[in-house]
Amino acid sequence: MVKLQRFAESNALVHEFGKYILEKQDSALAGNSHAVFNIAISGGSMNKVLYEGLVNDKDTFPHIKWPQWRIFFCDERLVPFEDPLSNYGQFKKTVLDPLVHKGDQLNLGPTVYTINQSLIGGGETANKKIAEEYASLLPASFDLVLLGCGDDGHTCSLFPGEEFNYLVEEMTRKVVWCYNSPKPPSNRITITLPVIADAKNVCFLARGSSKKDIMHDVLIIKNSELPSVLVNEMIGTRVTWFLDDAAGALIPQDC
Ligand SMILES: O=C(O)[C@H](O)[C@@H](O)[C@H](O)[C@H](O)COP(=O)(O)O
Repeated sequence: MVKLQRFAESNALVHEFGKYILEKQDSALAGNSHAVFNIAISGGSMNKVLYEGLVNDKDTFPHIKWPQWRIFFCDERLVPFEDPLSNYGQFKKTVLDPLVHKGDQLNLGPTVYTINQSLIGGGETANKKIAEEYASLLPASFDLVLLGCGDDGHTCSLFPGEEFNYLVEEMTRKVVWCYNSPKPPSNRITITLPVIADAKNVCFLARGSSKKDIMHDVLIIKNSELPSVLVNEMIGTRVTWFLDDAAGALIPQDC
């Protein structure tokens, strides 16, 4: 059974989301100054919430041990980092740069693992190599995986529908090339379900009324053709959903 965290107020959601991440950092680093916190993050609206909940939040910010963070991307679009579609590019702009330059000194930031940009545009062989190389960088397991959920029920770049079965059915490789994403750009890489299943904690973030129908399908109907539902089914007790009232409008309060 997944855990639901629901919020009427956006600031409260962002603050509690930051606190949740901090709690997972603290358990990963507990009592060991050499330990690292391995976290995988998603793209889209997640970056803004990470900035607000971790960098711009005066309660959480002082407790985040950034130099001990190892940040990976749940999925990445195969475009140069300066392209507005790049997940790393957006993360750098929205979270990393403001973090490093916050206050009157340069702060030490996290270690961030990107795809090999030099291979972008190299066709099928290069795209497969990007996925393979990225897989070789991943930790044995993540302390925390932060996921979004698309209006169609996708998570990472694991999309629902027969033509994308090769993505959700991958049980051996940790990262695969997605060559036909219905959401631009069509070429991406994504972590696979076994990587998510191995994570110590998984947290979804869904905000806004455009998510209300899919939240109903995922959390009430539990349509197992949806990749987000597959995550809930695989490791429900380790999964927390953060929802605002707009996204959770069709979910009964006692759920
Ligand atoms: O790179 C991507 O496309 C994302 O990682 C993707 O899986 C995202 O998390 C969902 O599409 C939800 O995005 P929003 O939160 O912006 O709706």
